[in-house]
Amino acid sequence: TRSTRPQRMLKAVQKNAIRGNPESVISAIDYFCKHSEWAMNVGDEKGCILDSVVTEVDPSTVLELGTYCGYSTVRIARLLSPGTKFITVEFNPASAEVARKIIAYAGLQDKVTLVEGASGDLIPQIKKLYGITTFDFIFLDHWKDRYLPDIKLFEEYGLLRKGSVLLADNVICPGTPEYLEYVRNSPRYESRYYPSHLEYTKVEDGLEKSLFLG
Ligand SMILES: O=C(NCCO)c1cc(-c2ccc(F)cc2)cc(O)c1O
Ligand SMILES: [Mg+2]
Repeated sequence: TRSTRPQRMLKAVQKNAIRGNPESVISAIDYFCKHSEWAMNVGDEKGCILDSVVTEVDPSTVLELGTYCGYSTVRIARLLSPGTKFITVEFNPASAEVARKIIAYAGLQDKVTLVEGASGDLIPQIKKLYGITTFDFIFLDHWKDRYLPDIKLFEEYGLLRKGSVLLADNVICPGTPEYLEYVRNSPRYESRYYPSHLEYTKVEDGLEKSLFLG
């Protein structure tokens, strides 16, 4: 049967990247998406902004919602200090399977815990299952209509601390209007918009960084 786009992306990584070299995995995926098939990775332009925020925060605990094929997982994991706890959540089992292989190809499998399931089901259990009290850095890149309900779950289950940083992808395209309205108007967050473009295109998009004030 016909392969899927994530499977074809994995093949491109195995063919063009160097095992154990995260930079080459990132480059191979970006090349595949620019020259073969567009895919919804955060991409190189927004990826550089993601890199700078992760480096600035230097988190000890990280949560990513929306692993997809593991591109941003590799971008984040390659920058983390040893001993950092990094959980990434993916709803789609086929994507999760490809992500595990791409993360492993980059040699970062020991730095990441990939959890298959719905973010809304998992968030209430994170403390119990993973012994994490609060997250220093959260990357939201999953279903756009889940950003708002999930940030409310973070608050409800005490997963944020004064200084926690949330970075949200796609706040313009496809768009997350209710989430943006919430973080920009809530007195509990200090938000800033980083203008960019939809991955591998000239379409306007950007990242919203929100600092939890406690
Ligand atoms: O749905 C998304 N992510 C959750 C599932 O993994 C997603 C979609 C798009 C996108 C798609 C179709 C289009 F026409 C424009 C944008 C882009 C992204 O960066 C995304 O993260
Ligand atoms: Mg995205």
